[in-house]
Amino acid sequence: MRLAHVLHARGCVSAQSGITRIQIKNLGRYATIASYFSTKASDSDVPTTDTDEDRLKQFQDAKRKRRTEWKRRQGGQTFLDNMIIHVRGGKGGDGCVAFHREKFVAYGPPSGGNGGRGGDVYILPTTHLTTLSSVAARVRGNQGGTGQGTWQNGKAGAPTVIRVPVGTIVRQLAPDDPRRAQDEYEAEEESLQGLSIEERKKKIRQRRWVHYPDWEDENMERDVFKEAERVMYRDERERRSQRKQRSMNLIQLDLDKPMDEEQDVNAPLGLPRTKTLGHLLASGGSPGFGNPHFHGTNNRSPKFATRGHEGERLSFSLELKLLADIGLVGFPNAGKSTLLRALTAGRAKTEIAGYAFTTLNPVVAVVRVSDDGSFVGEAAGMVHDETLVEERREKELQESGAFAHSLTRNQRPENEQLEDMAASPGYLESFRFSVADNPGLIENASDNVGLGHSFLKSIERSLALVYVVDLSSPAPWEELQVLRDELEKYKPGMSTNARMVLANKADLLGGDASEGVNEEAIEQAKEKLARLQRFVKEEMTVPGGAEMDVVPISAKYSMNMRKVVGLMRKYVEVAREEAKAIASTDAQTPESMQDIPETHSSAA
Ligand SMILES: Nc1nc2c(ncn2[C@@H]2O[C@H](COP(=O)(O)OP(=O)(O)OP(=O)(O)O)[C@@H](O)[C@H]2O)c(=O)[nH]1
Ligand SMILES: [Mg+2]
Repeated sequence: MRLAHVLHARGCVSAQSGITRIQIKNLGRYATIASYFSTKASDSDVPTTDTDEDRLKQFQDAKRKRRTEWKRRQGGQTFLDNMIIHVRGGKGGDGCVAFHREKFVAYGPPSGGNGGRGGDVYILPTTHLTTLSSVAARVRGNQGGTGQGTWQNGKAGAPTVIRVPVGTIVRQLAPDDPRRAQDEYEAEEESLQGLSIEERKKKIRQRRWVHYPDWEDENMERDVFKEAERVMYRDERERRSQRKQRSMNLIQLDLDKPMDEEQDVNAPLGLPRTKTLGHLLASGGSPGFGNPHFHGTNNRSPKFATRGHEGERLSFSLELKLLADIGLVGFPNAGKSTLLRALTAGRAKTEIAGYAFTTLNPVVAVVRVSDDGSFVGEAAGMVHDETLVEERREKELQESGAFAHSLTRNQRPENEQLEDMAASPGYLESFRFSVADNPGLIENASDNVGLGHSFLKSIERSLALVYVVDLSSPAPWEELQVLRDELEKYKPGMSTNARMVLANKADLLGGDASEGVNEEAIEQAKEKLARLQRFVKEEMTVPGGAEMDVVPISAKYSMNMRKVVGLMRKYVEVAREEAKAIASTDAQTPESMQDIPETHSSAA
């Protein structure tokens, strides 16, 4: 209402013949919001039957669709799981040339402050991120502040923290790697190319020294300056050789645990400071000296100071290992996300909705299985509905006070608690594996149609793949063929990893249960499933691949899930054994014969 009033007041919205018209230029992304509120504004003019809830749903749906559209426009660019970043430490602040001024003191002492240190750059693994898409390709530390008169030193540059998802592997690029950017010395050398020796000297001096106004030429002539320059030059050489030593030990980090990012309780008011900055990647440059640094018995009034030094410049490759034992592959809307929630008692944080490309990024969740084949979330009658519907249902329950007097697990009588524990698979858990829910894959995804197929990289290393098709669609077998071809286009041989076909939404077949048993519909459903099985047997068996199981399921109503979990467990166990066997034969092979695995794969 309020937004609509504002729009009215600005002449943006005008009610004409009961229809609210929006006349805002460049409305862009706010169009949906405006139209949502403008509908509200027209409530008094046009009686509608829509409830607030419905309108909210429409609004949220529109918001999601916009997000999908954005992702689609990126052409798969935002599923980054490996990238190169160039990092620079901040430049040190310059020193200052100043002299103290005071009443009745004719010649005050030198009083220029030193510069501030350049800011360091750190890398911090955090659980808040799941892709590398928010990591900038070039990161530059903050520059240190310049020194000021009356001995005021410059402020140190604040540290810069690069946040990456947990599971990122960081490797510094070796000096001979062509993907590496120039370091600070190479960059300087390049800028001096083609100059005569005199010009080079002049340029280097300009870069290293600050002079008192109009004193540059005079300084050059003085012995004290020449001596100071010699000392500085020696220091610089020392620093360079130390840098070279350091570049022999390349930085390698496996960030597989999140680091605490607690707030420092003693941080000054309004200044949130984190205790952990992470791992140091590039240190900032050292600061320049103010003119008091050069004060001595033979130089009572130094009229020069030094500039701050460049920070370290290093390049790193970042690789995100999103390892899942099982990867789900299917068309949009096949029910992959619903299946993942059904397998994990709704713990997997993945969205479900009845339109294509609801899932935008791969989501990994863990399935916990007990010895008798039961798993977390197996409770009979569990329904996994669309996210919005579930949210609404929960809200209604909350508002009705259904949870108001319910006891917590610890408040319940002891015998009930025991039952609870027995029912909870954590108690009997004997095996666990991870499953990745992926965005929908469609025909020509390799040409960046839909969300592209670059997200497949994250499950490239998964032990087994499982196709999910919609059995209620007219020809689920055609979907299968497309899926297999797309996998092959992405990486030849990848489809041999597929182990099973899940024919989802089986509940939609066999006729309406409320109208009694419909023999004909049941026969049709059986025939459809048999045809799918025949197709898989005849067409989908690929050389080198195992024969695939076909299992009819209903993810929404958690039907036939135990069989699915049992089969998945079998695939994972076999694949883990194979991986172990390969690892042990590798260990026995002489080192020189070993094929060193290429961990960095270039972007598809
Ligand atoms: N009747 C029925 N509907 C289902 C079943 N599984 C999923 N659905 C519905 O199918 C729609 C799509 O489900 P999702 O789980 O979002 O499908 P998805 O494969 O993850 O889709 P994308 O994320 O777009 O690739 C939703 O409306 C679900 O409620 C099922 O077993 N039976
Ligand atoms: Mg999904």
